[in-house]
Amino acid sequence: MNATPNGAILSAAGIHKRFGALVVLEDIDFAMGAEEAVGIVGPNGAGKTTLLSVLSGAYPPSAGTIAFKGDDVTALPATQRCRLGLVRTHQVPKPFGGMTAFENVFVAASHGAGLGRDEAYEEALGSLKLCGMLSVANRRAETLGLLDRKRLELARALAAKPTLLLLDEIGGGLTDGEAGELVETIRELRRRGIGIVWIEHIVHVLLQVAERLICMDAGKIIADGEPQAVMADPQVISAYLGGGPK
Ligand SMILES: Nc1ncnc2c1ncn2[C@@H]1O[C@H](COP(=O)(O)OP(=O)(O)OP(=O)(O)O)[C@@H](O)[C@H]1O
Repeated sequence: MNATPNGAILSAAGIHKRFGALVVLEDIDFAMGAEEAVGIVGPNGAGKTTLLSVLSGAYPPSAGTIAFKGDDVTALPATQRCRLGLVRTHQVPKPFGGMTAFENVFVAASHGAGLGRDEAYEEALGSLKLCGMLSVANRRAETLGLLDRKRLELARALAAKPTLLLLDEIGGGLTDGEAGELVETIRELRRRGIGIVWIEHIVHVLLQVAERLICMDAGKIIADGEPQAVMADPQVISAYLGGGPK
């Protein structure tokens, strides 16, 4: 199947992903518009991170196609998808140790976005500022606390100049207040026209940004639509919240 529905910035069709005998994604069809904010929820092991990895190019799908901005990117590695503007963050932040926060973000701007030195410098500063990190810009990444490591993960992704940002549990492990700060930053990205796909277990945080919600269970999309309707769906209650009406 081809994956380029009209008007979609990102689309995936017939996606399967297996690790050996384990089927992790099964016949996923997904498409989104350029400025949408889509949340993804689902129980542990549902396949959410694997879907993000397949969309971003970290893993090839076992079957199916992925299109970004109208082009088939199924065979492109993550670095090339990143240059096209399809950028992800990781659930566990992966900064380069031995480098400062600024240096980490600068590398993302120069290598992720392919910017020249002066432009990368400006982009890195702008991303750190947007993420509230100027005061720790010269700290080594490995000395940062969890909130700053999450901010750094976001700043690195921003410096790669995304048109579509895939966020994997950027709020995980944070207090409500800390997650609230990240929500404000992500809302600013929305105002700048960046599309968002956000996997998050903290649903009330996610719903401050997501206008559309997808619930996955056992490698499949079991609900997709207006967030309140999805959260009230009996299948979602059963799968994600562990019980309720069948
Ligand atoms: N590289 C891999 N090799 C083998 N199995 C994997 C690999 N990555 C993920 N899996 C398995 O795929 C399934 C889905 O994992 P995935 O991380 O995508 O789920 P998830 O919905 O993101 O879960 P969580 O909410 O806990 O992060 C799990 O059973 C996991 O053990």
